[in-house]
Parts: sequence; C-alpha cells; structure tokens
Amino acid sequence: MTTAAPLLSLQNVSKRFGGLSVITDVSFEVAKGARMALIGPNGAGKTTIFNLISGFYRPDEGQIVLDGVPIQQLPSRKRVGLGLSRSFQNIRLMPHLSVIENIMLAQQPHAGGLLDMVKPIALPGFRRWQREAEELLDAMGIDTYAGDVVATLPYGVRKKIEVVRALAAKPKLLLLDEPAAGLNAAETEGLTDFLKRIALTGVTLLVVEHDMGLVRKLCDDAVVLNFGAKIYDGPTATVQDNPLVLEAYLGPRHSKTASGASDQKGAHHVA
Ligand SMILES: Nc1ncnc2c1ncn2[C@@H]1O[C@H](COP(=O)(O)OP(=O)(O)OP(=O)(O)O)[C@@H](O)[C@H]1O
Repeated sequence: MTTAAPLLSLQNVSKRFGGLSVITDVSFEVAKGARMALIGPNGAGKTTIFNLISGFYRPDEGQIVLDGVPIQQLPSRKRVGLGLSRSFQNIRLMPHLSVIENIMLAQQPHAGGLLDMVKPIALPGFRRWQREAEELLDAMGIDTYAGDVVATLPYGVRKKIEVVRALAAKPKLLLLDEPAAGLNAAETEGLTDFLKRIALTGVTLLVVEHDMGLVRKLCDDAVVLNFGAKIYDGPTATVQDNPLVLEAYLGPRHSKTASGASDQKGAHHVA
C-alpha cells in the first residue's frame, strides 16, 4: 500500500534559545488537504513551531519538508514561493488602505516588490492582480468590502480579510495563528464556516487556536504540545480523552475528572 506524501513534515525538530529548550524532538505530518490543529497550553511552543515553519527561526536540529523540499534553511520569502502563507493573530493589514489594496499588496510574491505598488497603474500585471483580488474577495463572500478602508471595518471582518490576505499569495499550506482571538461567539461561528470554505478550495490548513469549539468544528486532527514536546497526534474527536492532554491542561489531580470541563474562550480547557 502506498501512502500519499504529506504536504508538510517536521522531523525531529528541536529549538533552543540560549540554554532553554523550547522545542524538543518534535515530529508530525500534515497531509495534503488536511485541516489540522496545533494546540497546547500557554507557552507550549505553538508559536515557535509556526516561526520555525515560516522561517522566522531556524531549528537547531531536525528537518522541515514542504511538498518534498527541505525548507529549514531557506529564507521566509523562498518558503512563500514554495506555497507557504501565514495569517497573524495581531492583524497585519495596512489600516489606511482599502481592502482590495491590502489584498493586492499581498500578491507581491508574484510581482516585483513593494516598490511596484507605489506606481501600480503603470505595471503590466496591475489589472490582472486587481481582477484576481476581486475574484478572491468574491469567492470568499466579502467582496462588498472591497473598496472600504480597513480601519473603518468591524474587527470580525478585519480578521476575515487578514485570512484572505494570506490567501492572496495562492498558498498550498496556510498557517492560521489564533484566528478566533478577540472574536465573540457569533463572529467565531462565522469565521469557522469561512475557514471551512477556504479548506474546500484545496488549501491545507494548520491552525493554532485556543478555542476548542472552533478546533472541533474545523479540524479533523490535532497535534498537542506541552513544554515543547509532542504529547498527542491524532483525531480531534478523541483529544479530550487523552490522559496526557488532560494533565497538560488541567494538572495531574484533574486528569481523571476533567471530562466535565466546558469550552471557554481564553480559558485553556480542552474537554
Ligand atoms: N525568542 C525567544 N527567546 C527566548 N524564549 C522564547 C522565545 N520565543 C519563545 N520563547 C519561549 O518559548 C516558550 C514557548 O513559547 P511560544 O510562544 O512558542 O508558546 P505558545 O504555545 O505559542 O504560547 P501561547 O499559547 O501563550 O501563545 C515560552 O516559554 C517562551 O517564553
């Protein structure tokens, strides 16, 4: 039996800061088309893993392979060229530009650079980028905001645009860093449906998120970190039954009685 090659593979990845081991021998795979969560208590190492995948940090040991290419020594922009994109928890849109201008800026990996946006109309590719940005906003159901200045839009809409910005570079793999942070329950529900729609376009998702409601609705599988080590790698449906996971979130005394714990935004209950 042959198994399809994963889109992303971390193999025995470790990262230290000075004498502090922050990631220890972490391995996991993300299949093509998967919707996978990367979860764990505060300080577990999730953001560090994202920074290692996206190229802000280099691992001290181990390999990171994207679509068959070892990327751990490549600069971030090369990883973007290979199909990696990331949305950030703290929205990184240009607040005084319109939605469509922000999306077009994010198409820059396929253009000549930021300077091109200073004199954009003269560029041969401008009309095409504009059309593609309009199509993307339309496909994601937020084209009504295309001409609006970002700073004037509600926070929940800006979060969606932050995600669409990350899609503008046509990624194979999208890293989503706490997409539901700061959203209320209704906005989170809307965002979850929105992310499912994105996944249906074939983009593979790896999601760091504390909101377990979103994780359960969106992600089939989860990797759980604690103190920089992997403690679970399997279906999201059974993550809350795992004693190591319960212990990591709630402490050893609670691990047998935690199944009654409820979802709470900001509180890191897993059950
Ligand atoms: N540049 C750095 N220098 C030193 N220590 C760091 C650095 N970046 C992260 N750490 C440490 O590494 C550990 C993991 O941090 P990280 O931000 O990856 O955790 P996290 O799981 O994303 O946490 P949270 O859920 O709170 O965002 C923490 O103890 C943090 O203090």
